[in-house]
Amino acid sequence: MIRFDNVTKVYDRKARPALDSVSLEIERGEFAFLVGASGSGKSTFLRLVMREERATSGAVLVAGQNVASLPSWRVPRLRRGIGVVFQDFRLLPQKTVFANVAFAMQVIGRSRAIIRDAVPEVLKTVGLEGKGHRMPHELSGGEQQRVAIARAVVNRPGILLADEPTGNLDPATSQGIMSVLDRINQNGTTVVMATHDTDIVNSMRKRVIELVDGRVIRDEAKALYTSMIPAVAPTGGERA
Ligand SMILES: Nc1ncnc2c1ncn2[C@@H]1O[C@H](COP(=O)(O)OP(=O)(O)OP(=O)(O)O)[C@@H](O)[C@H]1O
Repeated sequence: MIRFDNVTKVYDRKARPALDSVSLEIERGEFAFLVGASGSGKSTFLRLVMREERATSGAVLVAGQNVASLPSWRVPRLRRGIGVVFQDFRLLPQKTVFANVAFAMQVIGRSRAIIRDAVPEVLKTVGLEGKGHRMPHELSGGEQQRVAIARAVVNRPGILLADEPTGNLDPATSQGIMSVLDRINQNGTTVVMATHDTDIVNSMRKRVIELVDGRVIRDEAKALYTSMIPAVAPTGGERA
């Protein structure tokens, strides 16, 4: 579903690459965490998948297409297959919950009848049944994030990218958001989530891809935030 072949991203030629020779594959239907310190390259990884940035070298394949070489007129079609959720929700403050979610369908030309059916259904999936008439400021942070998730998945994308979706939420609310993401994943959507949240990662036991300075230093199934496998002491070479 998502494949990185030797991907390097350089923003600034004087600095180290934001991503450095990353190769990995995330299968359809998987749930993967991207973990690592601030600046390790997590957001860059997500931005390359949705073609918000282009790789400097290497290939980024999404559903079999190399998105790095996709002409710009094809980017909207790529994005239609990818839902995105951010730490800061990014709702339209003057629109109701219903209208925020409906907007994602209007922009791709869905009919009113389809929108009328799909929005309440997706609000139910994220646990916001009956709250379509509320304004964003009348919701808690956790509820606002649920609206953002509903908006991201209402067009049934194959992939959901989440960049620190629990970063502004308390631990109990964060767990609620994780059950929503888990449910969406169980319905077949591939989920890739960047996070610093140790407790969340430890409670989910999903695949963990760990980045340090733009390099993948660990890629482990059903893993914890911190690896249980003892690190091998460097025996010389570049770190000596
Ligand atoms: N638009 C940009 N221009 C220049 N450098 C950038 C840009 N975006 C990111 N970088 C640099 O690339 C590196 C990786 O950043 P990135 O945002 O991918 O990290 P991150 O792991 O998502 O961090 P955080 O957890 O703080 O969001 C950092 O050194 C950052 O300063």
